[in-house]
Amino acid sequence: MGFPSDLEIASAAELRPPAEIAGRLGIPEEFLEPYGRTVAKIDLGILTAPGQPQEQRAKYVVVTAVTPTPLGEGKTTTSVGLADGLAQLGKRVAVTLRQPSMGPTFGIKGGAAGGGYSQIVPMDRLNLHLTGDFHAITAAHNLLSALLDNHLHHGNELGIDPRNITWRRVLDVNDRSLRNIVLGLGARADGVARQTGFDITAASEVMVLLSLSSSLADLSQRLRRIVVGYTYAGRPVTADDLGAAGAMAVILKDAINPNLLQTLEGTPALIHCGPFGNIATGNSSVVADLVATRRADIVLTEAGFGADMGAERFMNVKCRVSGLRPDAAVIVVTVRALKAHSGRFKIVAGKPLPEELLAENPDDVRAGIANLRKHIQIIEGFGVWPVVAINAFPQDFDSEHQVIRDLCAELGVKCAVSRHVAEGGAGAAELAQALIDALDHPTHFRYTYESDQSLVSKIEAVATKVYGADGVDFAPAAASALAAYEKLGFGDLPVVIAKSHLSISHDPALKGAPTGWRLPVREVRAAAGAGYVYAICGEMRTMPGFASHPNAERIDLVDGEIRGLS
Ligand SMILES: Nc1ncnc2c1ncn2[C@@H]1O[C@H](COP(=O)(O)OP(=O)(O)O)[C@@H](O)[C@H]1O
Ligand SMILES: O=COP(=O)(O)O
Ligand SMILES: [Mg+2]
Repeated sequence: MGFPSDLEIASAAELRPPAEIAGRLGIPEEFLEPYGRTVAKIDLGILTAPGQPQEQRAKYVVVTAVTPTPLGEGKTTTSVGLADGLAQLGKRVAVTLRQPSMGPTFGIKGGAAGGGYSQIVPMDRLNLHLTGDFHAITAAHNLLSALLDNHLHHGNELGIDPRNITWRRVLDVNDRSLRNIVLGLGARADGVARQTGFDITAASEVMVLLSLSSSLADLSQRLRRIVVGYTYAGRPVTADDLGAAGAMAVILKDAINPNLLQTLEGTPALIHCGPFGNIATGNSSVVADLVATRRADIVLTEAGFGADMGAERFMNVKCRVSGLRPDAAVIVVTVRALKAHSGRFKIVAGKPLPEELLAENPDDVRAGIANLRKHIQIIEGFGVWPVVAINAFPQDFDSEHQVIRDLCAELGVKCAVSRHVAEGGAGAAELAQALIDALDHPTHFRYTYESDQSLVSKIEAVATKVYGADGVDFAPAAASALAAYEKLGFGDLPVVIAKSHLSISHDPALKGAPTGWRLPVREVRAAAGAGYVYAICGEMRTMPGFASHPNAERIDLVDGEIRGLS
């Protein structure tokens, strides 16, 4: 009998009651709202209640990775396994992660509960509805969409230019057919006809806004600031102008409370929000980290995709909002990713790995190691200590791991092989100790740019200092939009660069550590509610599509039991 499936391992797990898990972080039961027998929400009142800790006490660690293959290199699994490894060393640990989108769950990549003996449980609830937060975000987002079109239908008093509406609709599914739609067809009573479309819920500004909100009051203020489009005179139209923000806040009132789950070994896991890491910030919520860092010794939080993506947003956007400062960054690397960065192999999700990639070949690892070196530089650029985690796969060879260890030794960076998927927390013992050692070092955290810099200079700073680009080429429409945003008072906002996550550059074909290139910005948009301006580079999908045979075809309910969920 082979290695059990993730679902088999998760289904066999004995889960502990939420009150026991909360107790491991000193969270009183009075702040828990049970959602079933194994999940609870943590009441946000805990952040301000008398007698509850108000300051960061934990060492704060972001888990990032090298530039991934389409399969993902193991940040979620490593976050979970490392948390369990630290707990086994006697540390009071919490791991904070995003809630998975049902898009990838029914798509190709599958769920995001981790894998093997490093999983968040209950994994089925995690990968499906959890406590309904995604549904609430979808409802709030689409209420605003409906109120916007209702305003147009009833005479458009605000003078909204129907050709300059930036707000779309969302749904938590991969449905390419919804990318471009025409609504308002039919009779006069059926609304005003115009073209728009759907994004996936993980790409909703409401998702990011919720993840960056630090209180209900902050949430309400951010909702009011959402810009849905512009008038014929070019003035931004907000959710407040449409009177939508209050009702949206009511829909989201419970969703702002973080969800308490657990790892297979009973380590507390705060799961909250789920913005994608390419077109959005790719990090879990600020409030979950505020709760966790006031109670744990060490908090691990995952940032999506590679360090140029989720970790950059974590440092420059999320930390700027939370006021928390990271002490270390775990950079997850795999042999398969570095071999892919040699440029010799193409890895396709849903297809078997190329046979030659599975053969022992340290030279192929060496040929792609520049990508790891660059990600170490990216993390050091924030004044944060890197720790390299070699996420060991069954097909790896020691000689290939040695190539990675040699680079880390050359750079004076701590490195450990971790076998947490196969062995759970015990498999992460070497990595846990390496992180504990790294946390003894003082850090000198710094942003890539300051808030008072211009939007252009912020984008140029990320492109050149983080990505290593020679410069940025702004399309005329992007340049004029940035000038307009400065005039509209958005100039002090941080920036997010929406680009391919499959390369440090914007071009997914450029592997390793690309040099001699410039970042082309074709469009910019203002997420004024969430509080950032984003630059779109290259083709960005905000509504993914299914592959020809997605996971959904292999997921079933047999005698009341779920099958095929991974
Ligand atoms: N060491 C490993 N051995 C086997 N499968 C792994 C290992 N690490 C990760 N995986 C699998 O690879 C996929 C991506 O892992 P995940 O942790 O979600 O990556 P990321 O968070 O970086 O996208 C998941 O299906 C996971 O179960
Ligand atoms: O947003 C992306 O997250 P992962 O890197 O965990 O897939
Ligand atoms: Mg992940």
